[in-house]
Amino acid sequence: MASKQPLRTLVKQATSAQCIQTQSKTALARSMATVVPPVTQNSTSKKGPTAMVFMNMGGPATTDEVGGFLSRLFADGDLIPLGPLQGVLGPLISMRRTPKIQKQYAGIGGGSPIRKWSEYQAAEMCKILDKINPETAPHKPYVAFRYANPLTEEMYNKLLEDGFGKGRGGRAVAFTQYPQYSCSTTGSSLNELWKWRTRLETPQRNPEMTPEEANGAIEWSVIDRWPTHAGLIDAFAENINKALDTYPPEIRDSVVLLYSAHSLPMSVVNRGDPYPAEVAATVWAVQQKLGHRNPYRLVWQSQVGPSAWLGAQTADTVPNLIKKGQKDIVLIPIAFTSDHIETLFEIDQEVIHEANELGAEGRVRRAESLNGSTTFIQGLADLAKAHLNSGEICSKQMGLRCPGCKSEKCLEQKRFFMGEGKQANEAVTL
Ligand SMILES: C=CC1=C(C)c2cc3[nH]c(cc4nc(cc5[nH]c(cc1n2)c(C)c5CCC(=O)O)C(CCC(=O)O)=C4C)c(C)c3C=C
Ligand code: FES
Ligand SMILES: [Fe+2]
Repeated sequence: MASKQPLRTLVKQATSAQCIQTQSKTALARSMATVVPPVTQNSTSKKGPTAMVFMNMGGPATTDEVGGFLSRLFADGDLIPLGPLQGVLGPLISMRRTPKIQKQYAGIGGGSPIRKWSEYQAAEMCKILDKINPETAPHKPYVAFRYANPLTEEMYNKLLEDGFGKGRGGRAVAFTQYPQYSCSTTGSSLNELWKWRTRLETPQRNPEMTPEEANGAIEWSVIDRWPTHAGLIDAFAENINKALDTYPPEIRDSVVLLYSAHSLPMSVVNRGDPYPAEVAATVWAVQQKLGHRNPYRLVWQSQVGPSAWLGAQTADTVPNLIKKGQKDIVLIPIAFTSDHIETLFEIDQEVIHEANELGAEGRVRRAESLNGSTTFIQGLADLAKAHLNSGEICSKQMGLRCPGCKSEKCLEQKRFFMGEGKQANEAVTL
């Protein structure tokens, strides 16, 4: 397990009289694991620099990167558990799947736009944060992908090169770009982050590191979910309204809104994964923002392989509605914050193409992804500001494992991110 020394230092500092004056007492009472300024800077009032690390799955930027992307994806037991045969089956499945998926990426312009959008969103958010939260400025943007470049290891080494950690302390926020938490997505990214933290910053694992360096390790906190954050909901509502405005006013309120999220295998749902409930929370909040003017459903897309997945499937729902006479439909990708293969290929080229062939002739449309939405990026900055000033290391939900979880990795990762707060907080059940 990772060294707890830095977190112990934090708790001591957080409970010192000086700290209590500058931080909310409620936040302290809520969690003893309160984050305070980086070790090297606690004698001044300024708490920056702060690294803002956007975590996501990533996507292949070119068709040549598809093989590597899929091999990492199928090697990830948190996403696709293949048991003791993972090391053999993973490479086999990814090799067999590569040509098909390469064709899909070729069909959307040769690569995934996730990196472009993630880097843009992170940089723009940091510019806003520098203005609205000068106490923790400068905010430095980083991107850490789980299956594509820049990988978590690359990001971590960059952090160290840029002056964080290695005896110098410094604060970093792991900001998941999946608004809704799944152990297969955000959970997997946090497991990876914890792995590299342990390899690069823990003296027991890293013989080159002195105890001083370890004591000045990076202080991490996590924004682990934000399914109903106002900025997210406003941005979705804005893009849905833009799509609805393209329909004639007399039919606008009867257009069906189909919120579409990446599905999960039923084995993950039945383990107690929080994602389906959190996706539904986003949908409900957006519907409320829109005033429930339109009928809607939440449907699920992109299932892979022969096992049972959560439905109804997007690809079945659209033809079924059209056959029932409902041709005016807006599809809304609700669990991802930028375009990717599943919007640009699966929805635009497969689902909408089939709808047109079934006679819907341009009446099935898609709301734009959040991409460069200024409402969304302002929302990210507001959310980050609230987190930076809250003193929280992570949400309360991080302290509760899935009822069916048997993963030691989850346990260790949660212990690390909950830190000392775990012992001070009775609601935590690891
Ligand atoms: C919230 C988003 C996502 C969840 C939840 C999710 C779960 C999940 N995914 C797989 C398997 C695959 N996913 C693949 C691609 C892919 N997945 C997401 C998002 C979520 N996945 C995105 C955005 C992408 C595409 C990235 C891009 O480049 O645009 C793939 C690879 C493509 C393919 O082979 O079809 C697989 C495989 C599982 C098993 C799972 C839940 C356990
Ligand atoms: S699978 Fe959800 S906490 Fe481990
Ligand atoms: Fe996926």
